[in-house]
Amino acid sequence: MAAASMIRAPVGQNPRLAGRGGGVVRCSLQGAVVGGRAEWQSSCAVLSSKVAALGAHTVNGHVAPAPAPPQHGAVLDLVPVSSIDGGVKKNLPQPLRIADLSPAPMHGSQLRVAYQGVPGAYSEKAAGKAYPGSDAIPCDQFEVAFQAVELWIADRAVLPVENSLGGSIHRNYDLLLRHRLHIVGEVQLPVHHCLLALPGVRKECLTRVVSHPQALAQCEHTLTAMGLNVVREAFDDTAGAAEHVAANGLRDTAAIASSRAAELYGMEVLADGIQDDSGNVTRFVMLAREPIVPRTDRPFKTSIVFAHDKEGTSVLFKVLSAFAFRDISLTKIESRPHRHRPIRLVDDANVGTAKHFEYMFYIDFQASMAEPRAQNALAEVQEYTSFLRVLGSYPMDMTPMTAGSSSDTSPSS
Ligand SMILES: O=C(O)C(=O)C[C@]1(C(=O)O)C=C[C@@H](O)C=C1
Repeated sequence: MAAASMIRAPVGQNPRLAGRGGGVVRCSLQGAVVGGRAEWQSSCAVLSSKVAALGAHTVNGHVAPAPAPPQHGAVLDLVPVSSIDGGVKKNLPQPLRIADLSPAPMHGSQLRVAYQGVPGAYSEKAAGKAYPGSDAIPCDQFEVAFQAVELWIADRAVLPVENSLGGSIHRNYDLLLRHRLHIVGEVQLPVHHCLLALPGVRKECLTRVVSHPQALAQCEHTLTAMGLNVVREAFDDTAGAAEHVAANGLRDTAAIASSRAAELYGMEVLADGIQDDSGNVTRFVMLAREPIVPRTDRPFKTSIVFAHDKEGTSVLFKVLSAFAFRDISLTKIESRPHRHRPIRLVDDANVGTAKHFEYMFYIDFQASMAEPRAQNALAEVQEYTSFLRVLGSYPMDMTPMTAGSSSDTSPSS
């Protein structure tokens, strides 16, 4: 991130606590789902008997107890943003920082949904689509949004995982593994970018464009085609970039953000719809402390992550065939470096030592864990892998993909 990045969270405090049902659970897959909710939670939490080394949520070698909803504690201080000259709306809630993550008091019945960014960010809109009528809680980092849910400050988090142009948001894949939250739903949001500048600024005056790296990537060709010979600079979120331009009165800088950000921060729209593809869509996942009970009465998706330590035995092929033989479609496969063992050294007497990279594999497949074919596929996958965790089994977002359909409601969990 550039120096102008909005991250303000002090590093160090990391009150990791395992969510209820998020501990290390030894269980067999077969038949695990047909029982009650408690059984499902156990089977969904962690499936591998070899996972302990990967779990960050341990205290003295034991799984940390599930945090109870706090009764007392510091009130979450949603301080209004200090007033900014130049037409910026006042009293916007400030992003949550790590320092704010002390236990929250019990709150009313309104669902509180954490997202990364400031008001006007696409993630805020996704939170509203996932949970209409909820309170959106801005957080300054993805990590903070995870912790806000773990510490009962928020009830859910809505975080981006992939974009149709920019690809995967790797940070959130890594965080899904490090934390014990469950995926309980997904929302797909059409992302319609605007080029924003201070009132009166013309395109010819611009020397810099600031935005979230994904947004910059999604508009790369259009910016060039517009003849904008400008430096690109990364910010933590699109709306934060717009707020920065407005707050500092930068007349040589534009931001790529939503039209709502223009409205909130008193900016003008210089160009509308500057994403390289009109069908630009970001997929967000909804996270909760508890998994939902999988069903079969509507299309479900299941997300898993696994690793293997077997050498040269086509493990990935075998895993994929466990789904193919059962006619289960995969919708996504992603690999990330294995955090605890990124490299495997293989001695070779003739040519020295070979270094193999080790990966964690993330797969989304189109079936519910309530279906025997999904249970059987995972039982087979477990045989080939050294670590397997179900991140969640949840309803697919089936809302029609038309631009502007982002305010459609989807069933929330
Ligand atoms: O910066 C924002 O507004 C965000 O919500 C983040 C984010 C992302 O992480 O991909 C979300 C949707 C768009 O793809 C661009 C940025």
